[in-house]
Amino acid sequence: QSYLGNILFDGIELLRRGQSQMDLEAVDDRDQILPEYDFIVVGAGTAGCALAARLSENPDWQILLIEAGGPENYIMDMPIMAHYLQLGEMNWKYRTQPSNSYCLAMNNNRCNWPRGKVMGGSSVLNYMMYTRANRHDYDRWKALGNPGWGYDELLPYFRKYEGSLIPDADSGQARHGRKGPVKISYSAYHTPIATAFVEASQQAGLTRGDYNGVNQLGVSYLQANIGNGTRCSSNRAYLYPLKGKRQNLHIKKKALVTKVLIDPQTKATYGIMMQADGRMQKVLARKEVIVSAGAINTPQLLMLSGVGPAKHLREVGIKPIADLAVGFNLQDHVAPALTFRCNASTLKFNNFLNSDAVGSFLRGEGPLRSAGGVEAISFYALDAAEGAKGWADMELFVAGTSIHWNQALRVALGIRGDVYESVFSELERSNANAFMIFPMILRAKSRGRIRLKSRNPLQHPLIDANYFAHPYDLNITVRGIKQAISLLDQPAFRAINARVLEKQLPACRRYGYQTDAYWSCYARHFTFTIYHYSGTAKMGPRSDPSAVVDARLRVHGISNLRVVDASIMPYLVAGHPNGPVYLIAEKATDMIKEDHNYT
Ligand SMILES: Cc1cc2nc3c(=O)[nH]c(=O)nc-3n(C[C@H](O)[C@H](O)[C@H](O)COP(=O)(O)OP(=O)(O)OC[C@H]3O[C@@H](n4cnc5c(N)ncnc54)[C@H](O)[C@@H]3O)c2cc1C
Repeated sequence: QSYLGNILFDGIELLRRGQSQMDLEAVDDRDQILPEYDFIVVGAGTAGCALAARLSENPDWQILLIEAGGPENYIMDMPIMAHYLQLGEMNWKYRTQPSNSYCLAMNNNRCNWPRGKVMGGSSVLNYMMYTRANRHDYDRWKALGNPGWGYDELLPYFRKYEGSLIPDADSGQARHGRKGPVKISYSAYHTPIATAFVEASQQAGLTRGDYNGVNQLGVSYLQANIGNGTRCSSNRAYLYPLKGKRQNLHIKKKALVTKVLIDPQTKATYGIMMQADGRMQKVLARKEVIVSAGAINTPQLLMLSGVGPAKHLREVGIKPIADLAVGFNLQDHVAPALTFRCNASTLKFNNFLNSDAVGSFLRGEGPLRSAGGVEAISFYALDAAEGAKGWADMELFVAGTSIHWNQALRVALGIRGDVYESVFSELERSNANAFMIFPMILRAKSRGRIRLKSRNPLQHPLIDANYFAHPYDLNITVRGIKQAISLLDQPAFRAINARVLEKQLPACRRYGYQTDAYWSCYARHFTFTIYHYSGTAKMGPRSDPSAVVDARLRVHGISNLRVVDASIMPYLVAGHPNGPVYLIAEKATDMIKEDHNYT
């Protein structure tokens, strides 16, 4: 077959597969929205798709799932596409407020905070890194006065959603679920960097194992939400299989919920307002409204509806119905990525968006199957006391590529032109091989806040990330950076001549290269979010003034209203939260079914 023939063949095959995937996407029930449903779920993200699928298992309940974004497609689900998606309309494109102490290398000292605006929500934009996090994370939630949330009680819910294809997963008490909808597998593609990272970590004393099993500490190739070489989003996992099978589940896309309707006297929730098809529409809820709009939009929507800090609501002209700490307790994970030169070949994004790569993708191979370039991961307890508990406080993960090979990543991160020029341009000019290690703080102590800018639902809320406000956060980040660099002493990294990029950040040069002060300055500049915003509608008992929802995820003081998404986490878990959000949705569904006598 000629080269041209191959291109045509692959192009046709890609279109055919894309079309067959589109056929799985749920239809938009725009013409048959009823005036009233039993449950209205706001937001078809990680949590919302899972909830809608599980609640509609009861054929007697009518469910409406409302999503601000449009359909997911096959190109979005090529694992390598992760950062390109941030440039499109399927991203809400939030930005943090300008700061003098973090995000300093970014345009206007503001970090980009992407969020999925598409069926599947942020599970379509994410890097598919799958972690359960640590048992102590959940035991701590429970100890705060949240019965039912201890790790041992939650294990059945992990197994319920997991469709793990990891061959060497832990088989003991913490074993993976094998039959659930959310696929988990090792990536089918690795660069030599991944192998060097895993080996160097072992040479430095880490054990190789299943970080989603009994022992979180150790190193492993990445477990990713990928099934059959394709991103397994919440939409694909939970809704694709239901297409045409659930008459009681209606889905409304491209519809923005602007308000949850709550009677100010009785404090009972009775419906929502949404902007769709060019007009405002009211839909009523017989039983409950469930807000699953994610940790930025959920607090925004609650506040627009009169649920939030009374003083702040009055400032923007909203009459408070319940005075609750909505928008506080904002948490995230940051990781100031380090760039390393090396002699081994790395992922060159600019080179592989071509027909050869597409062809190998279609055959189940090649770099387009890589989880956005992320390849392997390790967990450390840098504090000895945490080590004794086996509770990680630092994660390193490696991407077998560098920013200079991937202009989309530079744009997605919002790195300033002059900073890029001084640090990365020489790499670009010399076509150098380079990779990145991200030292990710796992249990930050700083807390940010989401506030309304105005009562206009179309205006983005204000995001104060407040990174590094607590000295612990910068301190452990610097220790993580040094931990990553120490791996270079190991034979596996020596063999590929891995070395720290010698170009310094001009603004930090005065601190002396590779001193603690230099790395602190570096972290304040390259403050890369790992996109784990959470905690803004905290779960906790009524006696806790910072709690917004109770342990059954009902909003305090308001009836028929729940929050089910990453917002409810009292403490962000020590890992990547997408899996834990499925867990929250699965547990929430069971509680809702129980509360309405359907078991
Ligand atoms: C770029 C990126 C990379 C990430 N990488 C990873 C990773 O590798 N591993 C990991 O575990 N986690 C990762 N995460 C985090 C993870 O994806 C999120 O924690 C998780 O998806 C949150 O789920 P959620 O249900 O709380 O919110 P979302 O999934 O964000 O869902 C919220 C949904 O609600 C919709 N919505 C919001 N407001 C409204 C409204 N008013 N009306 C109608 N619809 C509305 C949104 O459009 C969206 O679809 C990443 C996130 C991002 C953005």
